[in-house]
Amino acid sequence: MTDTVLEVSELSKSFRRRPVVDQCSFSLPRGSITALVGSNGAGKTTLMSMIVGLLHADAGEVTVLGHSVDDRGIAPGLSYLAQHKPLFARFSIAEMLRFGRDTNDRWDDAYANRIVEEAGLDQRTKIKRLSPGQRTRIAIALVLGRLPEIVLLDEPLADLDPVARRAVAQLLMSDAADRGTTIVLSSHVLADLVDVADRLLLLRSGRMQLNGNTEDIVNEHYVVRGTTSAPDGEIVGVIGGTSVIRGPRPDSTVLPATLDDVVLAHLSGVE
Ligand SMILES: Nc1ncnc2c1ncn2[C@@H]1O[C@H](COP(=O)(O)OP(=O)(O)OP(=O)(O)O)[C@@H](O)[C@H]1O
Repeated sequence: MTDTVLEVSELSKSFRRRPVVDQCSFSLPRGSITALVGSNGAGKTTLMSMIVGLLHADAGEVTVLGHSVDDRGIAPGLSYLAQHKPLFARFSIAEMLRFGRDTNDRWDDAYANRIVEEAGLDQRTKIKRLSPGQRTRIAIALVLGRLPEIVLLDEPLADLDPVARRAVAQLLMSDAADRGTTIVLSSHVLADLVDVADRLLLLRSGRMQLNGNTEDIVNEHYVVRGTTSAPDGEIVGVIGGTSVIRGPRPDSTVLPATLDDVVLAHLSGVE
């Protein structure tokens, strides 16, 4: 039986009567890594904020580790890293890690220190002297040092150079594989997450367009040149004169889709 650790049901939120998250539902199994993808303004941060209990939903329900989430703060067992990566600028890295140790009941000092060391950072350096990418590494050390069961990271890889991005991706994948941590990472760029995630949630204008295992999602689509017809399925988007169709691939002469095709098509839609 699948061990579901996060369940989101019909979650909705409007700002000034404009739906920003619209009846979103999904559930995540323990140990999975999910890419939450959507264009700028699609509702990713709003969705995450409701899941972690920092924003009150207009409707719907979130269940984290079997407990219903309300707006009284972050559920035990869940760690959240906001897009602006909150750290104390005047602290040194060592002081920041000590703060993590002193303010969390569950804390693995050796693990947090190892993450910082692997980033090649001197613990005496002040946070304000770090580059955005280096701050990300410290913020991730603080998040994983708490040994959470579920981690939500809002655009964690955006500031990282390719080498650092790979290192952080490896770190997250090891954490999920070794500790069974369930991880959700948001990005507006699929390429950032494609090698890391085994599941995909795609938000478009607040609606959940795709939800599932990446391999299954890819296999549910195929591509054909032109835009005229979709014999077995529905055209979900057209990219550079090629239609991406959701439906069973008619035969082996028809090209399979890539994950890139599928995401781009769903994000651009059919005019
Ligand atoms: N507190 C708020 N009041 C009014 N509108 C808001 C508020 N928070 C978010 N919005 C609007 O809701 C929409 C979704 O914002 P959100 O930050 O969730 O998107 P996002 O997918 O995380 O975008 P990005 O990739 O740019 O971070 C945007 O149009 C934004 O302007």
